[in-house]
Amino acid sequence: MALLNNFTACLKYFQGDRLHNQVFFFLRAVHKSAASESYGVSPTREGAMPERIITEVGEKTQIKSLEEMPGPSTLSNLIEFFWRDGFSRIHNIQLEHSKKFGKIFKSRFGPQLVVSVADRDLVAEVLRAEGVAPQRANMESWKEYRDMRGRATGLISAEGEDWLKMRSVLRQLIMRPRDVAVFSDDVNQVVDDLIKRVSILRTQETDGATVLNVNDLFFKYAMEGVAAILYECRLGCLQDQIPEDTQDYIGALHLMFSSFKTTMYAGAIPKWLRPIIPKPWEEFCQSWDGLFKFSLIHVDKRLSEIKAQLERGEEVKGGLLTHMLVTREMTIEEIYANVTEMLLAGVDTTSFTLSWASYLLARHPQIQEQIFTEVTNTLGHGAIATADDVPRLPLIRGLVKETLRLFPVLPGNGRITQDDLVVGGYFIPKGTQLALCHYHTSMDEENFPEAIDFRPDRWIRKDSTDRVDNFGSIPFGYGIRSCIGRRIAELEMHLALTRLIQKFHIGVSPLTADVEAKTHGLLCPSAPINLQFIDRKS
Ligand code: HEM
Repeated sequence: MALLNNFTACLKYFQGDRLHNQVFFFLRAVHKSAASESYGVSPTREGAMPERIITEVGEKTQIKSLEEMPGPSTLSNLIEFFWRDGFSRIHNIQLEHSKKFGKIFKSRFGPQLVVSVADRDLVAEVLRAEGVAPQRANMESWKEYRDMRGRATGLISAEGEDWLKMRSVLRQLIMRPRDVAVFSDDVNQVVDDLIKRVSILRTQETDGATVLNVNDLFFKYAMEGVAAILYECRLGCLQDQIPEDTQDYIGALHLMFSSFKTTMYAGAIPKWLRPIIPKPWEEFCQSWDGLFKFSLIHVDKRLSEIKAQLERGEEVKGGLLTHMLVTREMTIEEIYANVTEMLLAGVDTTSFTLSWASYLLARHPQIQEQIFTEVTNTLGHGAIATADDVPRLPLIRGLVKETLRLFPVLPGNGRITQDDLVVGGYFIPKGTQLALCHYHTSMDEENFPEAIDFRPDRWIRKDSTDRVDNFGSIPFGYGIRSCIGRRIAELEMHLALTRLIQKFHIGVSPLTADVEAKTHGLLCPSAPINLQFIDRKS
C-alpha cells in the first residue's frame, strides 16, 4: 500500500493518494535560478543527474544522489507511524528526524518516497523557484469523488490550467487586506454574537466565568464568519438552536475530521480492495456529499435571489458570491466546488488558531495586559475595531503571528517537484514529493531565539529597515499556491481577539492543565481548553 508522505499526507485538506510520480505537466515550470549558495536549490537539465553544479560564487559542488541522502528506514517509519501512532506526533517527528538526519532527509513508506526539507533557507529557495502552477500533493481520491458525482474541482483539488484559471479569479477578490476590509462590518456582527455567546456559556458553569472547550465556540465563530463572507448569509451557528441544515453540515465536517485517519486510506486502498474494506471510501464520500449539499443550498439560494432581483429590474449588489455568480468568470460547478473547499479549509484552521491564541493569552497574563493597553490606547475604551484599525494594532497582529509560529495549524506542507532540482546538494528528480517542515523551522533557535517562548513583540518592526518577516514561519505557505483565505482568516482573528481582549480578562480555568499539541490532520489541542472570561471594568 502506498501511503501519502508523512506530512502532507496527514493534512486532511491536502489529502491525496498514491504518489504516481505523475506530475501534471501542463505548464512547464518557469524557474528562477536560486542557486545563491553552494547547497541551495537549482533547476537542472531534465533527465540526467549532473555530477556537480557551479554556484553563483563560482564554486564547484559535488552533487549527491537520493540514494546517498540519510533518513529513517522503511521499517522504522512503519513502526513509528502504525505502532507508535506517529500520525498524532508528526510535528515532533519532524524535530526528532531532523536532529538525527539533518536538514534534508528522506523517508520511505513502501514505494512512496518523501524528501523532507527542514531548513528555512532551503524551504525559501524551493518555494521561490516554483513554476506557475505548483502541485502540493497527489489529489487523485478527491478528483475521483468529483468525477463520480459529476462535480468540479476547487482550488485545493485542482491542478494545472483549471487551477490557474480559478486562482486568477479568486486572487483578484480576496488576496489583499484591502480586498477583505469591506467585510469588516459583516465579521463584526459575528463577533457581537461571539461575545454574547461567551456570556451565555459562562453562566452555565458554577463559577460563572468558565467556557468549557473553547474550540467548540471558536469553531462556530469561524464557520459563521467565513460563511458570512462566502455565502453572504448568516447560518445561526452561534444561536442556542442551530438550524437543521447547518447542524447537518457541522456533522459532515466533523465526520471528515474525526474519520480523518480512515479517510486517509480512502485513496490509498486500491479500488479492487474497496468491496472488502469499504468503510474509508464510504465515509470519505459521505462527508463530501454533506459538504457539497450544504454549498449547493446556499449558492442556489443566492442565485435565485439574484435572478428575482434582475427580473424586478433591481440593481444587484452583494459580496463575493454575488460577484462570482454575476461575472460568470467561473462555471456554476466551479463556484460550488470552490465555496465547498474554502469553507472546509477555513473553519478548523481559524478556530484552532483562535483557541491557541486565547490559551496563550491566558497563560501569559502580563502579555495580555500589554496587548490590552495597546488596544485601549489606540482605540479608546469600547470602540469597535475595523480592518482599518488593524495596522495600528501591531501587538494584535504579533499575537496571531506568534500563535501560528508556535502552533502552525499545518505543521508541514508539500510540493511535488515539477522539474529536476538540486536541493541542499542532492539531485531531486521531478515528480518527487517534498515535505516542507514548517513546525521544525518555527522552533529552530537559529530562526527564532528562545523559540519556545511566547513573544508577540518579536514581530514588531523596530524601524522601517527592520525585517521581521521570516521564512522560518510561513503558516499560510508562500507564493502563488499559498493560502487564498489568509486575509479572511486574519480579519476574523484580528477582530475577534481585539474584542475579546477589550471585554474580558482571559484566564486559565482550574479545569485545564497544560495542553499539548497533537497532529490530527491539523495541529490541534490534545485536550479541551477551558478558559475563564472575566469582565473587565469599563
Ligand atoms: C489560520 C487560518 C489558516 C491557515 C493557517 C491556513 C493555511 C493554509 C496553508 C498552509 C495552505 C497551503 C499553502 C501552500 O501550499 O503554500 C492553505 C491553502 C488553502 N487555504 Fe488556507 N489557511 C487558513 C485559513 C483559510 C481560510 C479562512 C480559507 C477560506 C476562506 C482558506 C482557504 C484555503 C484554500 C482554498 C487553499 C488552497 C489554495 C490553492 O491551492 O490555491 N484557508 N491554507
